[in-house]
Amino acid sequence: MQRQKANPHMLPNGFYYQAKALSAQKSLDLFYYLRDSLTWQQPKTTVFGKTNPIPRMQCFIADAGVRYGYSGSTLNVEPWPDVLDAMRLRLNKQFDVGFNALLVNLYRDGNDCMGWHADDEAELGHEPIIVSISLGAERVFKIKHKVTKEVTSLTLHSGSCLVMNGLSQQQYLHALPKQTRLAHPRINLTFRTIFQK
Ligand SMILES: O=C(O)CCC(=O)C(=O)O
Ligand SMILES: [Fe+2]
Repeated sequence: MQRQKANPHMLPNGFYYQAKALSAQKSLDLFYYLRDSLTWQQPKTTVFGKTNPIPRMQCFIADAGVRYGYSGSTLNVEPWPDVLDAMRLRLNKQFDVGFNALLVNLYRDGNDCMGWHADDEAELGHEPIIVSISLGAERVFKIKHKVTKEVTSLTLHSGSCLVMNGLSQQQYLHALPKQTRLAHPRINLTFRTIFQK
């Protein structure tokens, strides 16, 4: 498998990275506020017949009436806290979209992770735009081409914004691997538009 260290300005098709979307102080303040005020859950998933809690905590925030297959029946839908609603409205203007949902992940330390996947559920539409904001510990984010298997690594900094749009979900998988020596926590916000069936 080929490996490549990414230039954040030259990412695979449909991935765009901005290191300093939020100031360091704002990112840290928001990290602690969300860590302490959101209702965190740890849903279980079944893979190859084995049921285990996912290796991270989650909170799913959405407009009234929005349902998301990904979260199944295991994740409650929480209302928007003011600070995240304000951020969503700013992003809606900036990207000319209508985000109606936000999946928040809390990685308590480097043992928490997310495996290879694409956010390609039917409810997200054909070429979804997902805006991903990182707060707290730096983590490595990996992008793998589905056909060539080429892997690109990118460090996601606190206060950064990663945009995934276009063919990013059709052509690539992405993951947040374990970094077992890392003791610090990270929160990731992924703003999404969910189309109801
Ligand atoms: O934590 C991250 O940066 C990745 C999150 C992600 O891929 C997702 O929520 O679908
Ligand atoms: Fe994802």
